[in-house]
Amino acid sequence: MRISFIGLGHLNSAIVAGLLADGYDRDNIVATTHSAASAATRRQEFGISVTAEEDSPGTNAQAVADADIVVLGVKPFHIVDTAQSLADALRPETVVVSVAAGTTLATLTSALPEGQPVVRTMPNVALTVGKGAVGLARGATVTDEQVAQVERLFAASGTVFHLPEDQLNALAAMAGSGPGYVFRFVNALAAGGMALGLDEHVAQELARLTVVGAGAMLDTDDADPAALEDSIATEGGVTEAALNSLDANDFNQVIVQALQANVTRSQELGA
Ligand SMILES: NC(=O)C1=CN([C@@H]2O[C@H](COP(=O)(O)OP(=O)(O)OC[C@H]3O[C@@H](n4cnc5c(N)ncnc54)[C@H](OP(=O)(O)O)[C@@H]3O)[C@@H](O)[C@H]2O)C=CC1
Ligand SMILES: O=C(O)[C@@H]1CCC=N1
Repeated sequence: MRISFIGLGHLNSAIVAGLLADGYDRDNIVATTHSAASAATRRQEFGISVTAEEDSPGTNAQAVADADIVVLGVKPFHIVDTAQSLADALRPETVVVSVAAGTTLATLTSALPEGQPVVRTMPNVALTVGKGAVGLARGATVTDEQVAQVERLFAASGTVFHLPEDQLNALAAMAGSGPGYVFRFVNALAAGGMALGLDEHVAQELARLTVVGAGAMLDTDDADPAALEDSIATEGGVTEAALNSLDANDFNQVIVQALQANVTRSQELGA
């Protein structure tokens, strides 16, 4: 299965890293970037063929010509132009996969030749460490076998959820962006520790290790976050006092509002 990655930034790199860690043959992966500098960096990082549009205009079209799967990993505001620029080079059976936030199957389909198989996905960067969560919605003309091939691309390094397209923005709000919220939490925890007088390095290490440890405790199929929370919050103890403070500050509502802002932005990007 030959896979072409158009764009090799944070997200497509996470997919490539996951594939390579799973033993995927480097010779069956090619990628492109905009800049020569990025291409050189990624070539070095992954040991795959990476070419830059800046160096050789038309390299995107060359990269997709014999691909079985093309993964469009450019920013949402570039995706329609990019898809249109590839249209003449695509074989009719090549599956075009989008990872872009917001961009709908209808928009993608209309930018591509009639009948081109399309799959819209929403992965997250935890693919890099084999712990990705990926939403997948199929286009009208993609076959079951092609969907299974796309699923294998992500299943190498994550868990795939087949969802109706109208639920992908919600998945993006939770899981696509979710690692970003967790990293923000780690930074906030470290800042909190420093405010209590801890040295910066100690506070950052404590924050990082705390989230790594809690994440590992969740890393079983039957993990129960509510029970885990209870196991730490001793009645009348210090954790309970802190959680009550979060509740008093409407922590859950803060999260709901953040997810809603994320969905609203997806809708704007998709409009
Ligand atoms: N980052 C994330 O966690 C997630 C991102 N996504 C989606 O992934 C997509 C990419 O996001 P992200 O990886 O963060 O963005 P990046 O900016 O990191 O990557 C964009 C990539 O596109 C390349 N590019 C730009 N123009 C062209 C072109 N004309 N031809 C070939 N390559 C080009 C860039 O090259 P260069 O480096 O040279 O500029 C870069 O490699 C977005 O649509 C986003 O919605 C989805 C889920 C999670
Ligand atoms: O922030 C973004 O738009 C992308 C999509 C989900 C995560 N990063």
